[in-house]
Amino acid sequence: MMGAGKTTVGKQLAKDLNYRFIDTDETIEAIAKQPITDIFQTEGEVYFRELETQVLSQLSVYARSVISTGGGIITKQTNWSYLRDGLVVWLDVDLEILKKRLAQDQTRPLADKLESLLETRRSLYAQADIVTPINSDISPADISAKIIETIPTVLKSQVKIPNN
Ligand SMILES: Nc1ncnc2c1ncn2[C@@H]1O[C@H](COP(=O)(O)OP(=O)(O)O)[C@@H](O)[C@H]1O
Ligand SMILES: O=C(O)C1=C[C@@H](OP(=O)(O)O)[C@@H](O)[C@H](O)C1
Ligand SMILES: [Mg+2]
Repeated sequence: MMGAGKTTVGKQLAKDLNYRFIDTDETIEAIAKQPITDIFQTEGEVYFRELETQVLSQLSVYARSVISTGGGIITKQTNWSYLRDGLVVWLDVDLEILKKRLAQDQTRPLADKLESLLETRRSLYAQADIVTPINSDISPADISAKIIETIPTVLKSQVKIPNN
């Protein structure tokens, strides 16, 4: 969800894994040569979502990368086929923490609908491979360590060994 720390934790995780870091929103802003807020204002959300899918489709082919996305990327079914090229991590941050973090933020056009968006998106986020609940102050470094600790367990559970 927006404000969950995808960009912040993603950078830390990439550093810890010695992987490349890419943020879809930053890539979109570079291509469109304007901030996300301006894209929403001048072209609208539908245009932003098209750019987002295009960017994700191109980035999903990279190996050894941590890709932070925008919080709405899970709303399009097509995007899941690209997301599934990697391991999907959900930073499941409590609503109250999100509200606090985004209270003064002017850069997220949909932040005023935080609560209802989270409600409708929760079941989609829950389809992630790794769920990291965050309900108190925990540093990006500790969140990254938690994710790295969980990765092998997820990979093992995906290997199906026949019974005989
Ligand atoms: N683990 C954390 N602890 C405290 N503040 C955080 C943490 N992760 C992110 N933040 C802060 O929350 C805000 C949103 O973080 P950001 O990484 O931009 O989230 P997202 O990319 O998911 O929208 C930023 O001000 C960031 O500094
Ligand atoms: O949740 C969303 O729909 C959005 C989240 C934003 O990214 P962050 O999740 O990094 O804030 C950005 O993609 C855009 O404002 C839309
Ligand atoms: Mg972000």
